Amino acid sequence: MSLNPPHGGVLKDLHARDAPIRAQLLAESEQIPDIRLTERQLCDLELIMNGGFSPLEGFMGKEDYESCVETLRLADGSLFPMPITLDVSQAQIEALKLAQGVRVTLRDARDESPLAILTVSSIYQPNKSNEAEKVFGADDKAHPAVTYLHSSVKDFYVGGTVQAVNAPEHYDYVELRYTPRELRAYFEKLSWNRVVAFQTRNPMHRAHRELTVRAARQQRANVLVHPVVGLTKPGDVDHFTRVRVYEAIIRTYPKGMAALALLPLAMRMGGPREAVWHAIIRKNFGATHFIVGRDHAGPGKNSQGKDFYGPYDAQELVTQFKDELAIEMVPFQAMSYIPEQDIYQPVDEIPKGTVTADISGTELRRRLKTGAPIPDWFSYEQVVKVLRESYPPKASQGFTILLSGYVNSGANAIAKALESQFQQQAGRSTSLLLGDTIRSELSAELGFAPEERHRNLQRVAFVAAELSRAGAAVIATPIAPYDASRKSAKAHIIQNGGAGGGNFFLVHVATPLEYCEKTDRRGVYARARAGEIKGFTGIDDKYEVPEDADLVVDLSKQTVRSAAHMIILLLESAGLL
Ligand SMILES: Nc1ncnc2c1ncn2[C@@H]1O[C@H](COP(=O)(O)OS(=O)(=O)O)[C@@H](OP(=O)(O)O)[C@H]1O
Repeated sequence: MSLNPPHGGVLKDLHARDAPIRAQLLAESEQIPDIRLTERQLCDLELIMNGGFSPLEGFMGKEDYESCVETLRLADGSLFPMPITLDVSQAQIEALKLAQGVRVTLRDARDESPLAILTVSSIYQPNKSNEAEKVFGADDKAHPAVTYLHSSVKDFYVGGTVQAVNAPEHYDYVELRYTPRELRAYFEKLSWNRVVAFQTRNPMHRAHRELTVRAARQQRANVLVHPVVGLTKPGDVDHFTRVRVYEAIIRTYPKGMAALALLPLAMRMGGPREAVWHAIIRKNFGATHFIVGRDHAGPGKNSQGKDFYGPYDAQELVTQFKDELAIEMVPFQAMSYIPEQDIYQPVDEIPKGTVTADISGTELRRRLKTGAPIPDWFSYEQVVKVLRESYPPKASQGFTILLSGYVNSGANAIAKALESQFQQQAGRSTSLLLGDTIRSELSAELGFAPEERHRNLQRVAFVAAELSRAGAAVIATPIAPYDASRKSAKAHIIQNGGAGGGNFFLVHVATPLEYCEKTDRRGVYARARAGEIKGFTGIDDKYEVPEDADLVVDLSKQTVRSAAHMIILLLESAGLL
């Protein structure tokens, strides 16, 4: 028996097909108008060109699109359940003079390199709500692909075949990225003619390893771990971390049983339709079997709080197209651990009343956050090590403390006291972003108009987020007088200041203005009163008292030491110290 033939019988390897005229295509690509691809379009094009989406040879034209949306088939009747479309705006159509027969270069937006030439066959306006209803089951923005459709996809689709010029460049895990042709050759070299493929977008633990080994045993097959490294569900563990996990787990299989290859797919989280699409893709990569588990490619809950798809809808739809798919589905129920026997079993095979153990995704994240142990029955030491490196426990995460208050409020003194205290503890580096340092080193050209103060604080936030993501303790002391500016700085730091969300604390140094002014030995308040400094905070410019401070300190009532200590206690209670 030889490997599974591709969907439609022929592997549409456009690179091989177009190699003889590549030089000519490359020259032409520099002469004609171009479209710079979005991340999703780039993923789609890569798989169109290498044959992962066989029998497609380009982006869907109007007829194929409508047929796919309504019937899960291309216009010629072949099964292909997911619309693969190239969206453009009205402005692009006009600027590029797009029309039937026009040729355009599709470029990689990351490095401008020409990837393909598209010959336009049709330009059409999709009914996005209909596409959402039919393809994803509901026009509901709780579905990530529906949100994407309505907010990122441009208004028109351009269909047409493509000719391959270059494959997109990758600089990460190059050795693990196989095209269908390469993977087929690899299977042939190893004489693997029964291969069960496993799709995943999550880190793998013992249950996944047990499940795939069981599938291999059942089917007398080898295992292809084929994770998605293109676009997955927003909020997923990044693919850099996941691939390190897969590399660790692949070593736990009996030697020669399993292989790892990365798939640059842009997932849609389309449940049942997506499962059929995944099966077609794996068939194109040479697999003979495909595991479909519980809630395959599920997007989670809809806006009514219900699951978009039933847990086994995907298995049912794949079964429905069994004959045409010609890749055998290996259906799987969720696996549970039975402590008494130290084994994993599919839940439907576990007798009622048996004691089982599970660790949910939420519980796993909690344990990573707190550094609580993750038992050996759940995962492997090497896998846990990788996850802990990417999601360090609170005690080794970076954080930012923003001390906001009037000039001469004592924020700088508190910041320096904190710096000394942090430096006593090994492990974290400390960065002090004093208001005047920022002004002289980063914002020398900015004055004190509201917009300039805003920009100054956003620069502080940018630097603080970069530093805290790298694990530093950051203490920043700009006046930061405006609420909206503080809020956007906070949002930026939470979003960018660490893998699981950055740690941010706003401390209001609420030393009263009169006290700040009275103790001002440099005479800045006097100059502001005399009108020598205009728009001075507290004199003739506002200070908006934070309603959302995590802590309030006041140096007219307490010492620097006590204020610093309150901050230390705050950090300690957040698990950071
Ligand atoms: N108009 C006006 N308002 C407030 N402060 C002024 C102003 N003009 C100059 N300064 C001096 O600039 C320092 C405060 O700058 P900040 O960057 O912290 O202010 S802000 O957060 O952008 O509002 C602070 O200096 P230092 O006390 O040396 O840090 C102020 O004295």
